[in-house]
Amino acid sequence: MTEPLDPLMRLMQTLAERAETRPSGSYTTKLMEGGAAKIGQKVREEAEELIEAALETGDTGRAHFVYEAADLVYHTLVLLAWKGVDLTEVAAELARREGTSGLVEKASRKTNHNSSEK
Ligand SMILES: N=c1c2ncn([C@@H]3O[C@H](COP(=O)(O)OP(=O)(O)OP(=O)(O)O)[C@@H](O)[C@H]3O)c2ncn1[C@@H]1O[C@H](COP(=O)(O)O)[C@@H](O)[C@H]1O
Repeated sequence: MTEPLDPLMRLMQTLAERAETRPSGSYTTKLMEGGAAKIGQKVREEAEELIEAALETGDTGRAHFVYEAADLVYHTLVLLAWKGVDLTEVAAELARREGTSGLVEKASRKTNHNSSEK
């Protein structure tokens, strides 16, 4: 049975292989050769394009938004692969946070910060 997240896991596998073997004729290799600065710059650009697309309306706007989201996800995964971090590690971090409101977590950060200052 195929799962909706399978393409994401397959892409992560491909990107981890690219990081390992750096084949020529690969856009991912080109990005990785520029290191965190180059990949990070693309992540920033793609995030901006996604935000712009979010302001568009209608079916075309929605399709463009999905297209830009895929670009951002791809470039973010390239950065993970370059760092040698697997998507499962990110999923584990999200699982750890599951059920804790961001507001509660933020408040606990302040408490921890204050107690570490004493
Ligand atoms: N999912 C993607 C993917 N999404 C976006 N892109 C590329 O990301 C680039 C981003 O778009 P831009 O408009 O910013 O492109 P650009 O201006 O040419 O980019 P720069 O020259 O500025 O870096 C385009 O070249 C897209 O083709 C991707 N390139 C690759 N993949 C996947 O990664 C796999 C491995 O790709 P290669 O490593 O290139 O073989 C592919 O089989 C795909 O599954």
